[in-house]
Amino acid sequence: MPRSRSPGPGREARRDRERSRERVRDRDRDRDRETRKRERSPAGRVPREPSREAKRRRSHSRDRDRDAKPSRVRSKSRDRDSHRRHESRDRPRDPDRARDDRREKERDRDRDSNRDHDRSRDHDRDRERDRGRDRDRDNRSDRNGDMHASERATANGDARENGRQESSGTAPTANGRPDLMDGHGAQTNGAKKAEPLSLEELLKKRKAEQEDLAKPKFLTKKQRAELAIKRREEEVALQKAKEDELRTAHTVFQSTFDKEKRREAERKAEMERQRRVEEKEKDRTLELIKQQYLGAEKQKKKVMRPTEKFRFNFDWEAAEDTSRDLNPLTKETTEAALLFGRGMRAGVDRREQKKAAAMHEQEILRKMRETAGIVETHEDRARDRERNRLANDYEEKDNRKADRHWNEKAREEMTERDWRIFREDFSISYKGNTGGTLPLRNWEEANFPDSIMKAIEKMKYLKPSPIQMAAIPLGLQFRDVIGVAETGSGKTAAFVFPMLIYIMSQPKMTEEVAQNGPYAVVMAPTRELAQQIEEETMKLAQFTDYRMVSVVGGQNIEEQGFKLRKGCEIVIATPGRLLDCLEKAYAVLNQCNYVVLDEADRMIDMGFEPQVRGVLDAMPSTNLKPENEEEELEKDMVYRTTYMFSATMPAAVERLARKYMRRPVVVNIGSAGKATDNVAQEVIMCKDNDKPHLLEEHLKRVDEKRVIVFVNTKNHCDSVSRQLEQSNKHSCTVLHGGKTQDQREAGLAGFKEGKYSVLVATDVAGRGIDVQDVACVINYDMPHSIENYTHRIGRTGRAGKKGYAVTFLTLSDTETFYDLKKLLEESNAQVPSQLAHHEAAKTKPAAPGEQRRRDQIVYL
Ligand SMILES: Nc1ncnc2c1ncn2[C@@H]1O[C@H](COP(=O)(O)OP(=O)(O)OP(=O)(O)O)[C@@H](O)[C@H]1O
Repeated sequence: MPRSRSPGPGREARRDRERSRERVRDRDRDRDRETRKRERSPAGRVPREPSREAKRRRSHSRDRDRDAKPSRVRSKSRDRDSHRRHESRDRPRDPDRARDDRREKERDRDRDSNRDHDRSRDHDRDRERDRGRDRDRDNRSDRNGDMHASERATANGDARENGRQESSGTAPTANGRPDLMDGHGAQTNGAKKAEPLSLEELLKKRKAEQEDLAKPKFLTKKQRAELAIKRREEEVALQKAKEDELRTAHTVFQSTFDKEKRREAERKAEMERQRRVEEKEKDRTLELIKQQYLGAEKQKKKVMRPTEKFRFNFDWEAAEDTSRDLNPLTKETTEAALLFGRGMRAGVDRREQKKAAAMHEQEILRKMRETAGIVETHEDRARDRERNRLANDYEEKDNRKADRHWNEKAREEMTERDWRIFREDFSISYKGNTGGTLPLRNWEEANFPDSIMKAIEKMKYLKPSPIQMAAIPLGLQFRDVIGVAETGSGKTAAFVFPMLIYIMSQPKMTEEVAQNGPYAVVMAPTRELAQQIEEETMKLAQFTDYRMVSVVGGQNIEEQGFKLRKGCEIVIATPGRLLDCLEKAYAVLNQCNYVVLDEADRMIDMGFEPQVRGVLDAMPSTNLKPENEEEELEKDMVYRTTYMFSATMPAAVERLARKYMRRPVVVNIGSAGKATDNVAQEVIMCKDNDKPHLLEEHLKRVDEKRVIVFVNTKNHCDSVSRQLEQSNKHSCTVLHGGKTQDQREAGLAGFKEGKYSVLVATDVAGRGIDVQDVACVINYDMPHSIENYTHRIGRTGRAGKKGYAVTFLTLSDTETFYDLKKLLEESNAQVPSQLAHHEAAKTKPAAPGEQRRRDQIVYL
């Protein structure tokens, strides 16, 4: 919008404006004076709205008064007033006093009016000075041309504009709009309206403001210090916030980095392990192929020379030397002469010997002194006496120690020699680093909690069996153990007790915890054995509230799944059915850190290796202990403990052990694969058609006692049982894989309860089945492997009792002749001459590959 310019910007017009401004000021001043007079005269005081100018001036003077120091005169008069007010309030009114007061007031008023005069004179002087300054400015602007006069007026702001309007005779109308009274005014109302600032003016205004801001501002020292402190505080806060942010970012980064690093290390270790296993497998396969095509390398027979054969072998250890050669007194013992044969130990009077030795020693000492010219003093004699006393004490103590059996010693007193004798007494041997773990000598040394001790008492287990003595302490240390012990030696309890202790260290199995599955899994090759382990575990854990579920084939899988979902601490299963449950998501093993493979070799024999591997692979692999033996185990981490137990450990087990076990300790009781000494063995060479008659004869011999008759096939099993039933002399039941699960369970239960005296079974009942007081085992058919023979005859002579086993051997069983002959010889049993001299019994049948490996008894 184009700006209207003021018309005729001449000097005349400015002077007029100046004059009218002057007039307004004079008028205001008169009005003020009038007002003040009226305020001073009490009668004529009328409350009046002060004019705008007056208000402005008053507020100005008030500000000045506040800023400036209050004048001494004004403050004095104020003090006087307040003093007077107080006095008048406090005192009664007295006429003289009132007169004095009046006079005093008049004097004050005169003083105030003088002061006002002075002030108005000051104002006039100021005004005169302003006017002179305006005039100079006008002259300057005249010289520069009057073109920008109106612009300047607008730039100076609206307030100034208003003032000018007033001074140029423009009075506000009722509607608030100014009326034009200017003589020069050819303008309309609209032209005189306050117009918005132009862009240039705005820019100018902003520039002026910026310049104002840019001008240095004076600050006091205190303000500067405060500002500096404030600025510093802000800087510090900012710095701290930045540092915090950095630290948080770093922590987050570090933890992610650490996690990644750990995962990477685990992955690498796993890959390395896989690679090594694969490499070894490859080497082994290659070796086998070589053997198959090039023939196995024959082991050279070591020929022992007669000198070597009869040379006395001093394979003692220094600690085993029980003589006291280091004792100088016994070193120089004098010969037994006097009083020989007085009924002392070995005909030697030890006291006489000692006396003679002491006298001899004294004599030698005396002679030595004499030759050296030393005179024996009283102190020397006392010293000798003391030395003799100490020597006697030492000897007495030493004798006491050496005389005692390990049985009479406290655990702390047991020496390495005692432990060695102890291990020999129970045929305990270890392979692998036990880490200094010592066996148990009695239940008290196990430090079991009450719940377990009560069960032990109730089961009447007076002392631990050798496998329990050796394996339980290792289990309590959560070491991986391969336990090989004869049949019926209590292997079940050897793995159940440490398992219960492990479960006790875990959180209670709530519904929420149960979502991650059981804490421990026991796998067994047959349903009957799994159920028997369940029963045994229930008995041993009867004083705890742990739940066990058996997951075996032949039963409703949904029902088993339901029981698993309800939660249990221990699952006892056959590998096939457990894998089924895992695949169908009836079970999970996310927190299973305790695994037992009972009769591990049999599981592999029966072809369950893939299922066993499947189940083991379903457990978290992160809980496996590190392969490297030197690597430290983390304290807070729960590692997987793997137990493998059997009476026999063929080579096939080695593969499984290598993959899933870490630094296992092999505990052997007796020699691996050896039949128990509690069973008297008899082998009868016969023909197939002699067998029924022989069976009848032997059953007659054992009378009504329990007997298990083992045969090799299901059909044969049924025919033998039919034969026995026809004779009507024996109550008989059958157990083989062709029967339904219910029939199997009913048959075995009937045999255990004594309903049947004869159980005719295949190898299904060959392992682990524990029936009290089986008097005899009859091998109607010789099994195909020596391990099965050992396990079969182990159904009798259990838990320290005596048993009897008889085997009907025919000439078609040559595959086992060699092993059987060896086993009979080892057990000091009679070997029939036909077997002893048979060709097949002289050399081990060399079968290549798997068969041969399986037959080997290996020590890991
Ligand atoms: N310390 C003990 N004292 C007395 N009896 C025991 C002891 N430990 C276990 N038994 C009993 O010995 C019997 C055989 O135990 P178990 O079945 O555990 O032997 P095993 O070694 O597993 O036999 P197998 O090799 O045939 O499976 C059981 O009846 C069991 O109750």
